[in-house]
Amino acid sequence: MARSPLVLESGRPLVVGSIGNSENLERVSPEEASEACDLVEIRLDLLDPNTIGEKPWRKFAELPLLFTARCQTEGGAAGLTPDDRVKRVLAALDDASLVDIELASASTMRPLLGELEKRGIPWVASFHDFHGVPSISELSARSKAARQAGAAAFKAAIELGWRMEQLGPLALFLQRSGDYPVSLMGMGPLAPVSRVLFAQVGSVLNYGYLGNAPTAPGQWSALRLKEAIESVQKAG
Ligand SMILES: O=C1C[C@@](O)(C(=O)O)C[C@@H](O)[C@@H]1O
Repeated sequence: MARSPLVLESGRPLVVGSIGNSENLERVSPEEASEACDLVEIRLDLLDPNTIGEKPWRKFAELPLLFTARCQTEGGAAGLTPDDRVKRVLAALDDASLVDIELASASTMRPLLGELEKRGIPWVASFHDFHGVPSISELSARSKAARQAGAAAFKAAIELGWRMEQLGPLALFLQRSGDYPVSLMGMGPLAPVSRVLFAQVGSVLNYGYLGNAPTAPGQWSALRLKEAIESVQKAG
């Protein structure tokens, strides 16, 4: 399968349709995915391992594919060793336009990063906080570390709870991130509103789900998120 090219550009919001189980991977049609999103995320950690060898994502050949084998401490499936996660990603690399690796796993995953570099596949360095909101200086430091590690973008998903006062500073952080692509999203009750706001001020990868299973608390369906982002863009 030829890989679809993917351009990550600061201020150009793309909608990611995330698939978080084998049933949805089977059920979602390529047409449905193309209508709902700009690229598809396959959560390799959440798939039935017996289906991975069949590469069932190949039906989405028209769209760029992002592969993620998330570690448990950042919201991934339980019981996968780093080796298991690397094996799952390697099984998908021929089809990958982008790979997600937690910034915190970058040193353990050095050989995988080398393989990505050899094949010219970009990666996004991710960070998830399910318990609170990191300070802006902490986020800036992580974004800088992602860039230094060679990631094409930095992505942070943060449990906002009802901390409405955090929306402004986080939006400003994004707006000031300059030419390095940054992706930011809230989780929890403020997830929907944060995702539209952050896309509006430049978040590059904006996640919603395909099928019927959100892959993060408060996530919109990809189609609704895409429509909402388009509506605010039209409103200027
Ligand atoms: O890291 C992310 C972002 C996410 O956690 C979200 O908040 O939408 C969903 C995950 O599937 C993805 O890998």
